[in-house]
Amino acid sequence: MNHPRPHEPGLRLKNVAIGLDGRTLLAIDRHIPPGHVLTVMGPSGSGKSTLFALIAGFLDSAFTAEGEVLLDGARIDRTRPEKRAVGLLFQDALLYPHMSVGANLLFALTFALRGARERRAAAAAMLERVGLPDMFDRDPATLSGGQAARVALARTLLARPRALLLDEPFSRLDAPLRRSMRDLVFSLVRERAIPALLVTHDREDAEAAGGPIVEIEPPAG
Ligand SMILES: Nc1ncnc2c1ncn2[C@@H]1O[C@H](COP(=O)(O)OP(=O)(O)OP(=O)(O)O)[C@@H](O)[C@H]1O
Repeated sequence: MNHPRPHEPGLRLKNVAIGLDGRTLLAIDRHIPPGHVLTVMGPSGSGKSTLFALIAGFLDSAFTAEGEVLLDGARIDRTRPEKRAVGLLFQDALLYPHMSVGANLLFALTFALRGARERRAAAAAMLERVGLPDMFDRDPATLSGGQAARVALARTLLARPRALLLDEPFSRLDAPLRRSMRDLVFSLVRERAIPALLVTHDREDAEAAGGPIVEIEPPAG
């Protein structure tokens, strides 16, 4: 008889090993439950961003990959990147400068099966949730760094990701802004029960994330 695989919520990296030039760059075997953050630390060049590329689906062909990536019990590492429902947040907000804040947000909803009015309402509600009400029509060039980071967060969450990859998302912000952005990101991760991976060089970020910390060894060589 065929038994279905038991449903396991969250993000599982099952015996994942990334190779480069015939050597293992990074190996990891972890599970992140919904609403929890796993922090990945390690020296520059240890493969942290490459791990994100593998999970999100933009791994360069110079690398090899072994193991499995499962999201809510289903394997995603062979799935087309746009179908993986993995959200990314980088240190740069990367907003399109020729569009308003609102248009940048609606862009994340382009493929959603909803009417224009509902999409606009969802974007406005998300802007409010990240503390930027009334910014829908603003030109991104007029935003502060902290505001742009919040718009980027809103855009990522509007796409309703089922896992979040946070690659140094606070490193461009000064200390007070960094703390408030961090609080906002981690509360939203809990509130929406999204499993998240955080890459940071900052011990305080790692502790604020409240989850386990994986230290990646520098590649042998
Ligand atoms: N397209 C590529 N082809 C070959 N090697 C690459 C490629 N991209 C990255 N690398 C190498 O792979 C290794 C891992 O890089 P990666 O960017 O994942 O490290 P990282 O841990 O994220 O570093 P940092 O903390 O500086 O962001 C590095 O040695 C890098 O030079």
